[in-house]
Amino acid sequence: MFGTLASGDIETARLRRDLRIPCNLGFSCGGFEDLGMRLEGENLGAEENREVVAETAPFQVERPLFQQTQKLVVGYALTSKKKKSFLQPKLEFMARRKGICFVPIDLNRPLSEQGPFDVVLHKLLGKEWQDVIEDYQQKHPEVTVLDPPSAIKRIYNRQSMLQGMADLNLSDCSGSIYVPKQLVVLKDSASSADRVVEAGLKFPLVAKPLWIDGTAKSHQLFLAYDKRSLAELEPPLVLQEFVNHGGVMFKVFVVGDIIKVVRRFSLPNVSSNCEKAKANGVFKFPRVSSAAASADNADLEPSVAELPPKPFLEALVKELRTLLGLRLFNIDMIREHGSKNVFSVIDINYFPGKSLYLKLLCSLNMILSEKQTNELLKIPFCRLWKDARLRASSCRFLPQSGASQT
Ligand SMILES: O=P(O)(O)O[C@H]1[C@H](O)[C@@H](OP(=O)(O)O)[C@H](OP(=O)(O)O)[C@@H](OP(=O)(O)O)[C@H]1O
Ligand SMILES: Nc1ncnc2c1ncn2[C@@H]1O[C@H](COP(=O)(O)OP(=O)(O)O)[C@@H](O)[C@H]1O
Repeated sequence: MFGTLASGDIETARLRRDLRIPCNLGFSCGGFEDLGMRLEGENLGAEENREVVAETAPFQVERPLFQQTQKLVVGYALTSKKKKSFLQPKLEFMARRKGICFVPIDLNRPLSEQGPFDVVLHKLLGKEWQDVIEDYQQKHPEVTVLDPPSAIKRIYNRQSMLQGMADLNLSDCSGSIYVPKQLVVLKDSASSADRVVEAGLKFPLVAKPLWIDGTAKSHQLFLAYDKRSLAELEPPLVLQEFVNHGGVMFKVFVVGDIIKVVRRFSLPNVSSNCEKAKANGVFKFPRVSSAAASADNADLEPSVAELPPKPFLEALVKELRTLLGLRLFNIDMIREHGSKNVFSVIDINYFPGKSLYLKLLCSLNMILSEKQTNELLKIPFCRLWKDARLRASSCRFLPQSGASQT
């Protein structure tokens, strides 16, 4: 009996190996856990292309027990902006080659009547969608929803977004993380001046809309230099201490276990802007750190440009994934000017920017692999055994026929 089970285990392990599937197959969180932490630096375009070419290989393996090609069906519900930037023909083509098929979700029909989906990928705004997806997730726990709506909701509010950061376990790491001091103003900005003083916040302050709702207005930020200027701001908002950081910020993209960090230009240290801003009361500033503001190839002072240490980022991301319950996000962080590795997290975004998309495909690839393995593991044991014997006999490991199983 023991011998029989061991043979089955060996066979299963062999199948996994043939399919290039990792052994630790936790299925609960949708397949991101077994990728192994990988961290990548800049020069992303070319690197992404190289990586995707390499990633297509696992789909060309032989599947001796599995004649039918498995597909991963990804239902998507995205804003039109996101759909346009994400579902590029090149990405769809690569996905198809990997056996991943993207299917649009019809928002006018009940979600449970659509599919079946293996994964639901979504970035849509509004309470109505949140209720739909929450209800769907409860009824279909077998579907991987990227990401859970409650987790996304948390980072669409700039107050709850950064809560819990102070408790992250980063004691053994080569860097430290802070959140700039901040205060929430729900109404009456003028009277917030006293609260700012009481809370010990130092000017200048960055004023950010409390809610991030995908609109340009929710990304309209201001610098407020004195108490008087606070009256000009429109609540609800968050007032956050400005941290000098030498004009460079780090965007840390996360897809499951994959980490990618890039440099972007940011606001310069405040001393150089001070007089101009004061003259205007508040200084309304544009989106300074967008994708177009890459600083990856800029000639920068090393103390400013040096990327955060890898072990630090790995530990931070691990902790944040648990804290936030998200798999697709990015962290915006800045290095306190003059410090070695003291960082502030200033923003977290859900399912951001283009540089994540091909990585996401690789992770969907892993979910597909897991799906295949789980299907294989469902195959009755007697069938596995029969197949193992057939192959073993052809390799002369076992007698051709008539041998007992015990
Ligand atoms: O806030 P910052 O740090 O600038 O990050 C932004 C936001 O996450 C945007 O999402 P939203 O506008 O929903 O808040 C996102 O747009 P999409 O997710 O719609 O693409 C941008 O991606 P890119 O547009 O790819 O840069 C990303 O760079
Ligand atoms: N506390 C801060 N100290 C210094 N600069 C900041 C701070 N908060 C934001 N910034 C600057 O403003 C930019 C946008 O801020 P962010 O919080 O990411 O808003 P958004 O989500 O609208 O992009 C950052 O990239 C950075 O340049």
